[in-house]
Amino acid sequence: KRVFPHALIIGARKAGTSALQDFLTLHPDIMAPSSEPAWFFTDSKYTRGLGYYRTLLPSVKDGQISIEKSAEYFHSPQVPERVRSFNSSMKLLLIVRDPYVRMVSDYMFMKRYPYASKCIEKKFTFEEIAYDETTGQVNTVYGGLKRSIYYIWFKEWLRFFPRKQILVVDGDEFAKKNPGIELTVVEKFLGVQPVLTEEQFFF
Ligand SMILES: Nc1ncnc2c1ncn2[C@@H]1O[C@H](COP(=O)(O)OS(=O)(=O)O)[C@@H](OP(=O)(O)O)[C@H]1O
Repeated sequence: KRVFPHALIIGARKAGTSALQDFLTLHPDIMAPSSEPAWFFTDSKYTRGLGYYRTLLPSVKDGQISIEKSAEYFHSPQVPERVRSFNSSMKLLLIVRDPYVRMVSDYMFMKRYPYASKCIEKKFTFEEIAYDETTGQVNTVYGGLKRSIYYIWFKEWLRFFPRKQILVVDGDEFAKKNPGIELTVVEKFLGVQPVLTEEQFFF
């Protein structure tokens, strides 16, 4: 049967959300949508209702939970309140990464993204967008940079969820070390059996 998610990977975009989901779905009790992220709580799909949301989610067997990853959720101001009104007990996973490295990844993604032909990244180099050459300061209105200022978005989530309901994963450590170290913490947070332990990975 299709069930609503027990937890959401809310972002941050380009911080390793896909890797986190891919590793978590190695767990026999964790299911996630197999293709594109559902993105349900953003504006484009929200008005289609919960019945539609359910169709985006995977089928689970007894004892399994489902998770959903939409890396845009973290940076979308309308999403925290929507998630809380849907399920105030929702567990939230946030992976973050060195903000500068994340921003470069975000820039490169947009530069190559075929469906945003008019985006600023297509026209300008990273340096031209990221720095204001008259002042020599960083360009804080650039969306790619704002998405790396994690506290802007995190404080919005904290208006709607207690801190203990949000697990923050250090994406740099996650990429550098045996993934089992962080995954064991995530399993505990999700309340599933410890399966993805350090011994399960060749590292
Ligand atoms: N552990 C691990 N394994 C694999 N990849 C990792 C990992 N940690 C971070 N990354 C880097 O994360 C970048 C993609 O992030 P996301 O999956 O969040 O992207 S997306 O927002 O869903 O499009 C992408 O970054 P760039 O290669 O710099 O673009 C991945 O390389």
